[in-house]
Amino acid sequence: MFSFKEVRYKNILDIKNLTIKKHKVTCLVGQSGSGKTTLLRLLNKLISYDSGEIFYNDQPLSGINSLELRRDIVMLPQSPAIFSGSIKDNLLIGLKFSEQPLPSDNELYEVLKLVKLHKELNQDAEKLSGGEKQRVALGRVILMKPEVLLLDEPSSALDEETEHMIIEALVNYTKENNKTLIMVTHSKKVASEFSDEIIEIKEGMVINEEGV
Ligand SMILES: Nc1ncnc2c1ncn2[C@@H]1O[C@H](COP(=O)(O)OP(=O)(O)OP(=O)(O)O)[C@@H](O)[C@H]1O
Repeated sequence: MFSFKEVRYKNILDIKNLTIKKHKVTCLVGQSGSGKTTLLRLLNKLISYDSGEIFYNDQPLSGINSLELRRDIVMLPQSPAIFSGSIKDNLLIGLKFSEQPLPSDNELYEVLKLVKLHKELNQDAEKLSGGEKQRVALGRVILMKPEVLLLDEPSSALDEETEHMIIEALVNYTKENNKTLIMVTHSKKVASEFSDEIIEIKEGMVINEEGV
């Protein structure tokens, strides 16, 4: 699905050769500052590499329109934005510019169930806790039905038990819907439990690639 050829970004990443497979769960692991988030940001063109090429389904990323690409490849950042308004408003905001039909309230409640948030749609989103806000943002991304979901340490504001439940739900969602999940995590335990592939990054270089 993605293949990297001699990709360099500033003095932060230097990736000679890397493949990320379609319909798999891939975890990016490595120490803080090693370049994991930067790698995710390259994949949906939030930033552009200085040299080399990344191919997405055999097409060079440099030739794909960023907005079109981001209909396919959606990223949930470490600290996603929550806007003033209800949980429902916040769930639907990602679909605003898409041509997809708006989901019914029942579908929205299904998504809330998936992200383990047991709240009413009309509740004020700004009054939620940090972890609950993160789950709303995750629901927003799932509703966009991306081919590729990029998650940057989705669990940072969550306790361990909730983290486990959510990652498990996301992995199941990915498998059942034939999607691709690429997830940054600090936790080797999370990586070995949930991923099909683990990519380890150190000082901007891939030092290990393994199937689990
Ligand atoms: N826009 C930027 N300009 C300059 N340096 C940057 C930029 N973005 C990130 N960096 C630096 O690049 C390195 C890699 O950052 P990155 O956020 O990719 O690491 P990470 O592996 O995701 O870390 P963490 O696990 O702490 O989130 C860090 O040293 C960071 O300070």
